[in-house]
Amino acid sequence: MNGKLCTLNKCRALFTNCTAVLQILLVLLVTVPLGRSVLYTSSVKMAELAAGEASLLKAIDSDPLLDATHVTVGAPTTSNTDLKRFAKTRLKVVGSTPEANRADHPNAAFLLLHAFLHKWQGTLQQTPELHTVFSTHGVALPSQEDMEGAIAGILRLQRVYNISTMDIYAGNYRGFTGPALSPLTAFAIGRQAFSDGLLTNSVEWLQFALNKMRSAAGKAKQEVTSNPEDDGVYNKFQIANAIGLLGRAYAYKGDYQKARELYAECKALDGNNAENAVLAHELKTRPGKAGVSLEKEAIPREMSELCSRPKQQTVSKIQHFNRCRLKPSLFLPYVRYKEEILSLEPYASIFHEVIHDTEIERLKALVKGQMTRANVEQGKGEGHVGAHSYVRTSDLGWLWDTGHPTVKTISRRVQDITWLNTHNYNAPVGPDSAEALQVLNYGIGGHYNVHVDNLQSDLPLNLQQSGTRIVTFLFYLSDVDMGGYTVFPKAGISVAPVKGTALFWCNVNPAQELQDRTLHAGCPVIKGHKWVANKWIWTYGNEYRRPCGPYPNSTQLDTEDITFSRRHYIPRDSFP
Ligand SMILES: O=C(O)CCC(=O)C(=O)O
Ligand SMILES: [Fe+2]
Repeated sequence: MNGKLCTLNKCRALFTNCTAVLQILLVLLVTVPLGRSVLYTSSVKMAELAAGEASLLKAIDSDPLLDATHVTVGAPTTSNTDLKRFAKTRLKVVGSTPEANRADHPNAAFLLLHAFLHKWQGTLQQTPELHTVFSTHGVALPSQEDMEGAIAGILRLQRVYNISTMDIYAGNYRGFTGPALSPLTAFAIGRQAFSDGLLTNSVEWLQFALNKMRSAAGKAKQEVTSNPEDDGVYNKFQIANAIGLLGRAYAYKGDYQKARELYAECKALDGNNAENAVLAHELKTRPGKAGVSLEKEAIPREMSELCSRPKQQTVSKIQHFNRCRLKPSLFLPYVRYKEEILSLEPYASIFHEVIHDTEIERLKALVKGQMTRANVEQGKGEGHVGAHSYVRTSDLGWLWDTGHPTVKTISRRVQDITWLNTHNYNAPVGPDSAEALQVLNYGIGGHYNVHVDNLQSDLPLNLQQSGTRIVTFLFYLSDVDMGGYTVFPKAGISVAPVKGTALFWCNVNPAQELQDRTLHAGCPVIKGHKWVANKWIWTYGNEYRRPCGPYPNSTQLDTEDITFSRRHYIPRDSFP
């Protein structure tokens, strides 16, 4: 035991000589073809898109008859020549970003999607066979929704981590550098920020795009930029569009003086501008009446603080219960699990080294073919702003105990660690004690908004009589280079993912009262691939395993004392 707070490193040192508890399982690789779905919600799918594009471009560039791409286009034709020219230009752009960052860096991922929706579009229309080539290479083509999701991700990163517009434009995310954006992509971000009700961000991005376009206007492309993504020269209609929309953003913010000035400026440049026509109407109807802004709320300060903490700082203030302990296994004598206690109310702790790399690879392989987008709520805001509200941006899949021995082993290990029942048979009727393992991979700026895990409604049949999710056991299946912490704003907890560890917390106290301090979130990922797996354990079958404590305000540790003294009486037949 250690009476002080144990940082991860200290804990590791403390536990170095402890009993090993991990089981190494044989890996049987199963390859499943990639399903078609929205791509921005998964970093893995984005990486596949980048790799697929690069190899296809190389094939087109190197082979005159495009044999390597299996496109039977016969002898060189005009469209073939166009295709090769396109491939050459695009390869220059692709080659300017290091391979590892091609889809990982938020700007690179966004520009990749942008290229598919704007630059590839004409080429794909001219050579429709390319669609088949992409799909035979297992690469799904992105959609407009991907673009919107990627922009929402960039804006989220900007807001949560307080990154300036200039830094994001230049590709600098708190020191993680990548490709710069172009004035037109900056305009696209400003436009979406406007329709998402992020008016302050919208004004900043539109003004930024406008300045860049203005300084480029009238110059030759080579003088303007060395950025291969940059389209170079902007005509007065594009500039007028930015001015008109900027005017509208000011009008929604309630700054009519500024909005009127921009209206006049836009009118002088392009008398028929559509944005300006809307602005004229809005100046009459006054959508953001003086002092009443339709601006979406800022990210709470504590959320930004928790998401940006140094990796080792898990709690706001060190207290007496912040210590490491070796928790005995339920099933095996002498086996101990390395636990770092973060909080008593709600009870929250980190378990170290509870899942092996080979098991992690196995879970990822098992879930690969069935990953689908996690539920996303498309909220409707007031007026026409607030069109997108991305509560959770990730892909997920479910693994049942009955589906594979590794999954069952993991489920059994959770039982061994938590001393709670984790039955899950996916039976059509009758209660279960736990859900299947939910495996998640996050995408561009991927996050999960603040929420609590307790479920009360819309339950599947097998859980309808199971009570509630009493505890959450969250495995980290990857490290995350930057961002992606799990944070509890009310409890002041911030946990950086470390591959092989798990975060455990109790959604209800031993008296079965919901703990609103379990409100938590997954911070947006800046760099790296974030993989996690949730095991949610229910009331059913655990009534005696997690009894009420001796006092009204008994903690998890009090009930563990009771359970531990009765450990021999806990039935072992929960796994047939
Ligand atoms: O990814 C995380 O850090 C949190 C995930 C989570 O809270 C959930 O899936 O319910
Ligand atoms: Fe959660």
